[in-house]
Amino acid sequence: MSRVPMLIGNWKMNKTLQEARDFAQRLGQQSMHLKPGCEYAICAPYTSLHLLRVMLPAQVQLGAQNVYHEVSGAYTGEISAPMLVDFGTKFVLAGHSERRAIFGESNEMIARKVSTIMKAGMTPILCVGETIAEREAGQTEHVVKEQVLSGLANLESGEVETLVIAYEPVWAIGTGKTASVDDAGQVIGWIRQILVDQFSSSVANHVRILYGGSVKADNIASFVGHPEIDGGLVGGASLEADSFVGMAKAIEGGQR
Ligand SMILES: O=C(CO)COP(=O)(O)O
Repeated sequence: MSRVPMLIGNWKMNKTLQEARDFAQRLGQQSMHLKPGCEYAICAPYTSLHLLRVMLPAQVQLGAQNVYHEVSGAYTGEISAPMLVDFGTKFVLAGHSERRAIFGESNEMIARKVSTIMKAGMTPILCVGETIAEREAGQTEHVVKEQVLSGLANLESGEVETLVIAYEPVWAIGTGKTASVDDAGQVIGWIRQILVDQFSSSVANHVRILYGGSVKADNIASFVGHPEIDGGLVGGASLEADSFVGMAKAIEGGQR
């Protein structure tokens, strides 16, 4: 089956309201380049969600970078899934390597977030990936398998079908070093096989699996051109509207 490719920006902890407004205006001016053959989203800081909901071109959906698994209550500093739904948020990242490494999120916490996002009617983007030490020790397959299986532990197979997974090798994030297209395709192929074994081939064929790690306009087409890779989760290169549009054009122009 053919899966619709995705271009998802992750702004991380970047952009004041004015900067977010400038981005949205500039993207709006070029929105004719955001063709319907691809799904687009920006995962922004909470503080920019409302503005982006109003200002982003209609083709670009809204994403958040985190959520707490409880619905309400005494959890100072946290944001719940119903609050994100209020803003029209469609996607929420779960298990980004920065949340795992800097904020100590465990596979169990991430699994709770994934099911919370799904139950609220949004789409989780479950992020997985090995560190350089794990890769060099030959543990990539093992690490990624554990992250995928534990991240999905609370979902039914009908829910898994609609989910998005992002393979982001930690050593490729923000470093300018990408995985080779073949290496990324191989790991993503393993992830799809895990979904076949755990759920079914029909489920596995529906799940979009993205590559992330130093993706930009001049390399995204080669990733998306690989039959296993369904798009990009992009940090640095999603911060400028021109570069976001450059990636959209590259996907559109690529052979898929
Ligand atoms: O972490 C990433 C996206 O979630 C990737 O970041 P970069 O594209 O800046 O390497």
